[in-house]
Amino acid sequence: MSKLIKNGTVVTAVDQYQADVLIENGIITQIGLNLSKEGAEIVDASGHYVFPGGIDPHTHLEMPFGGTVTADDFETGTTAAAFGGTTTIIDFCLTNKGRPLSQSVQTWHQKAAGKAVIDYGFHLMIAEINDEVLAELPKMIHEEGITSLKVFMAYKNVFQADDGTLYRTLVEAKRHGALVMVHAENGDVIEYLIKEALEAGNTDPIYHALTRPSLIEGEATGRAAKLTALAGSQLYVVHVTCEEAVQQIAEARNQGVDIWGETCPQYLMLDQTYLEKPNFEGAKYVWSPPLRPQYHQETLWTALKNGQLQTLGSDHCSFNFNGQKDLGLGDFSKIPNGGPCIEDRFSILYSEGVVKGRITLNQFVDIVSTRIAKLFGLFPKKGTIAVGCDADIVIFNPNVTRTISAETHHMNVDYNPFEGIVISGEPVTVLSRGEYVIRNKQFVGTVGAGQFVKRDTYHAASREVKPGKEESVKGGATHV
Ligand SMILES: NC(=O)NCCC(=O)O
Ligand SMILES: [Zn+2]
Ligand SMILES: [Zn+2]
Repeated sequence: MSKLIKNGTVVTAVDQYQADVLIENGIITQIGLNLSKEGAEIVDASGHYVFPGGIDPHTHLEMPFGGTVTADDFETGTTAAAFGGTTTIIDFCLTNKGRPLSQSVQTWHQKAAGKAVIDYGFHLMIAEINDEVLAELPKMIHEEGITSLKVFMAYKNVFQADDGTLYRTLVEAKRHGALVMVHAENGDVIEYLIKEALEAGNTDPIYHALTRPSLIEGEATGRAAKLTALAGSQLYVVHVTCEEAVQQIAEARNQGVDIWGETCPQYLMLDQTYLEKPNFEGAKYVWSPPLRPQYHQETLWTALKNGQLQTLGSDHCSFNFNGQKDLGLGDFSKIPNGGPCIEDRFSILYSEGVVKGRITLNQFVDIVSTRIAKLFGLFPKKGTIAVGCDADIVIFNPNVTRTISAETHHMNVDYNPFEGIVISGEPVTVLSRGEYVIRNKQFVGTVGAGQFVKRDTYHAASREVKPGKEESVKGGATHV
């Protein structure tokens, strides 16, 4: 059935205006004043914003890590995402050395298919470059629609790749039009600092932060930027936490390097002191890179405001406090790294960013949706409100305040790192390709209705959005 969203304020990355939005067969077919359509269901959006659905470029659902598996799978994770105003996620497909990439991708499809309630894509981890990987990569990128490659510069002896692998990945990405993503920390130095701390008897969660100084996040970011320049390739730095990394990205962009940066709500809102909470509660706040001293938060907000950082990912990687985080009791290095954020990413950015005057409403849409769609080959099918786009839409009430709590969240995890924080605004109704997923704050979606999205290559979709270049609408993804 067609739907007509009436009397809302449509907000995109560039516009804000009163209009009705007509949806037919899952696609936006008309936008204008006083629209009518016989037989269409009227969806009243008076007093509400009509935003494009959020796109979360960084999730880890049902992912084995740290001797356990993340608490949210594709059903609970995407349901929580939808409650929070996100209509597409891009999850990280892990790979193993010696295993064909196609098998790893198959594993990830099996985790997601029949479970996701919103659309999803995958990034592909690159653990090694050899003849088999080189032979498989073109198919992954051009046929499977997995157009972003992830290299870890940390987690030694687990995920970490060496600089040669990063460089060769950058070269291949340039050749095939993929976007390389890096976790930028110096894993070799961190391993040494952890060993030193444990030998000195320093086992509490705070030592997780103290053994991963911001200086070496900056160092790794700068190294990755320089390798990108050398390869003439393109790079997206995930979960940027600190001034040193922001400076490296800004410097590289000034020199014309095609480099982008993502931060996450936890780095904007929480600081290193959270790891000092008593009774091992600091373990709830163990992310890598770690939470930083508070002054870094202002740097990150300023970087979002002035465009040195461009996107917000959740890095949703949920572990229960009881039964998972406590694997690290007595040894901080065994605390599973990561936290739950898929549900709160969108509203935190609205409340802390727009309402507090740190970014504009248009910047909010850009950072939480549009820019991500452009960088990751989803635009213009997703990431904006325009005729011809998927009707992935959030009807958002800006006139309420609420308190974030594990008591009321929908993530499958026993704590919320933002517990007690009062925020303004709330997604009320969320549509995925024109179908209700959330209606008047109730879940009415269908488990398994989410579709895998084959994404455009970086070259096809984003050629026009490189630093210093004019932007234009290009490309678009396809569902399978
Ligand atoms: N960030 C984190 O601590 N956990 C998730 C894995 C990663 O993104 O590094
Ligand atoms: Zn990471
Ligand atoms: Zn992550």
